[in-house]
Amino acid sequence: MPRHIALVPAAGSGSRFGAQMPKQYLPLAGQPLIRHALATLCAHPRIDRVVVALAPEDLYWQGFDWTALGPKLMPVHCGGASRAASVRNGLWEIAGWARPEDWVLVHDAARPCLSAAMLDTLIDTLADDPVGGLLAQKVADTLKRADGADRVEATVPRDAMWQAQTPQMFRLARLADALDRCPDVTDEASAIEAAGLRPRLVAAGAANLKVTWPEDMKLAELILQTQGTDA
Ligand SMILES: Nc1ccn([C@@H]2O[C@H](COP(=O)(O)OP(=O)(O)OP(=O)(O)O)[C@@H](O)[C@H]2O)c(=O)n1
Ligand SMILES: C[C@](O)(CO)[C@H](O)COP(=O)(O)O
Repeated sequence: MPRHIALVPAAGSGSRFGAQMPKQYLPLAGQPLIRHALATLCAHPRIDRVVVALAPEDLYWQGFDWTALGPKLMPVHCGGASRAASVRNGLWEIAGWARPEDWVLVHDAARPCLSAAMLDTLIDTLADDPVGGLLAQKVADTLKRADGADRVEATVPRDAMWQAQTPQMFRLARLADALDRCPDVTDEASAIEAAGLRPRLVAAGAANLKVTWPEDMKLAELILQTQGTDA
């Protein structure tokens, strides 16, 4: 049976957020933002290991006590200059002890509202899939393409449009190979697509948002509160 290994790229600086420290360490609902997703991943019975790709110079991680998350957690100071480089470096670490056919679930540290139900849906849907895939959400709004002056150049048909989320789940060897051939991507699925394959889109809701801007924090906190109430 293939294992399920989570890889969490967490070496970003949060330049768009603009805080004093990388956004993954900012307090969110009483914990560092990154801890929410790590806790969900570590607690999930079908996730075997949780590898966190930290920036080589990261001094924040050691300032928190992570022991309550248990023995699955594996921080590695292997982050790179881009998200894709951090993921590729994390895959090198994993390749040292995992099997080529193991599944890797790459999940942004900046998506704190990941739930166990989302993980179950992704893993169940892709269990027999020959390619792998990702959580994603169908676009709900009318889409506009802008010109260089923020004026509408065209309205773009949205019927087949989805917004990519994470986790993105692919076999270890295939993902590593795809990223080697196509390193300049903003998500793993793009590298798999460049290899001529079609990742499966697995519908997820808006709750799995990425914290990018300061205003995303309040929404994330409300979602976490609701998830806690519903549980
Ligand atoms: N060199 C990088 C850049 C990003 N990431 C991670 O990739 C995820 C998604 O990236 P993003 O939201 O863009 O985070 P930042 O790069 O930190 O933000 P920004 O682009 O605003 O600087 C985050 O968990 C981030 O820590 C990473 O591991 N290594
Ligand atoms: C992987 C991702 O979260 C999917 O939406 C996104 O592409 C990351 O992009 P970013 O520019 O690094 O935030």
